Amino acid sequence: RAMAVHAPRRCCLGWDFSTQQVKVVAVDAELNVIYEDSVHFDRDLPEFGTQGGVHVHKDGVTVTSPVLMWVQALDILLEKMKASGFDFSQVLALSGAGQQHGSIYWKAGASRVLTSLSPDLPLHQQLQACFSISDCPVWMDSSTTTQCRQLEAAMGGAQALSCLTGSRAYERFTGNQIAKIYQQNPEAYSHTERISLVSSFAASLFLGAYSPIDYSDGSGMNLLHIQDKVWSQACLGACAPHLEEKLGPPVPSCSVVGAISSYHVQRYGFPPGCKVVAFTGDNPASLAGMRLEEGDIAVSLGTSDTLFLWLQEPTPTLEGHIFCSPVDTQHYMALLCFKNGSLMREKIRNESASHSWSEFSKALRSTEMGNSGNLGFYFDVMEITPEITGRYRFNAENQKVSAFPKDVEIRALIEGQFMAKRIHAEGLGYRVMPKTKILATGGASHNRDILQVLADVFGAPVYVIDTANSACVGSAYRAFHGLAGGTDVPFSEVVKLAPHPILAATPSPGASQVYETLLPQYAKLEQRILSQTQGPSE
Ligand SMILES: O=C(CO)[C@@H](O)[C@H](O)CF
Repeated sequence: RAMAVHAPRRCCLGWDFSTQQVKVVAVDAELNVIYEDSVHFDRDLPEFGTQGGVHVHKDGVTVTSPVLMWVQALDILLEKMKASGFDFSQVLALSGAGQQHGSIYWKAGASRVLTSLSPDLPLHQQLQACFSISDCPVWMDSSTTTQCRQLEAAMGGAQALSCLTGSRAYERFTGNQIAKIYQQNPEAYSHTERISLVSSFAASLFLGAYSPIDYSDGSGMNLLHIQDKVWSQACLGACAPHLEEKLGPPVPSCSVVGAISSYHVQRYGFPPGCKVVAFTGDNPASLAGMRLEEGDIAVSLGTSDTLFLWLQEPTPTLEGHIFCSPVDTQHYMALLCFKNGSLMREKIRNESASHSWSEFSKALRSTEMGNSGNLGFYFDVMEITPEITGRYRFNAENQKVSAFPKDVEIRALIEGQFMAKRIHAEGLGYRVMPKTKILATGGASHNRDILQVLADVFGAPVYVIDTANSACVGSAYRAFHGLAGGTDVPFSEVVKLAPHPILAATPSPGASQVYETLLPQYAKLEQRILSQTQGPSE
């Protein structure tokens, strides 16, 4: 048969400007991925000398990425798509994601260049002189502790700042980064006409104008009042002068921010009517890609474990981060990070299951739910949630013991890790609902016995999903959402055709009774350890 020629297919593009690469997927109207490609900073742009896409400075705490590397990576990726014969004329809309918290500083006059790009030249050649800061701070930076303390002091303390902006002050959060640049490089700050996040910067490259910051990624700055969805004047003033005019007004994440620039129409053949939907942070975009719904939780079981929560009524605390939802302007999402994730599971596997996952699984299958009341806390590195380090074991009488039998130790680790997740999620206002689904991803999500414990502790079914492209795919879904009318159309409606996650485990009979008793005991012991170890001051 003659080679089947792919009939042109209407699609949306989803971009991800992440720490290590720029990635793109094309998704058709049936929500199938029909194209994907990427450019890796270290491999494809070695002249910038990054490692993992960043430069870690000699002080060990300052971490930046060269903005022109991001621009040039987009040039290369668009050229790769063109060379592969990708039909840009079929693109109805595009959206995207960026690593959260990073900031880009556009120099006075840059907007004139952005709006009059010549289609005969690549972007990076034309934007060479458009940035007042060439090495942009990114989320791995932790050089702004002073600015964090100043902001919390100005706002009445960490808890007050968390209630207003969804997080206490964190070094990587953009307001503190802007404050540092204003304090240490006032010249560059005064020559800055616009400050973008990585997400809104990337959108600007497609728009051919400054794209606004969306509510969801804007929630990662310690500057946005997350209930009212406006910049907090007090936070702005505490960070740097004339900041509001450099940020511009924030917009709902599903907003159509404009049509693609004529630069892309003429150079690549995008249709003039191709819509640009506001870009957002990589984690909010992943939540959209996982199609998290009210009451659901996504658990990413990686080096550190990350929890994605859907919250209707958030109760901001001193741990975790609450962001405006990227798919529902009335609701919120939260991130909770547990540093002792797979590295801790591998250590206990090596010590108590002779380096074997099948031994590890056998131990889980040969011990009962609730582990006969034995509880364990395993934090070989300083834990983030909560701030504890060390290992602590307690028997059914709440007495401290120095060791457990091997299979008890294994169940104590896994039950403890998942009980901690449920307790701290509920601390942020999360509640398990009858329709709750748990979406599991990451390495440990391939171990069915570990997922069984997850289902038992939460009393909810566990599904496994592949999230390799979740930020890109979520961005393409959000492009369809913006195209369909955004806030007036439920996101779940727009994405109902997408492939469904696979059911991996359902709660064992009697599970909720067991953990109803054990969860408060675990919480009490955690508080007891915290009070005894006096974690680093707040
Ligand atoms: O800092 C983070 C979230 O708060 C990271 O997950 C970055 O978004 C990674 F790019």
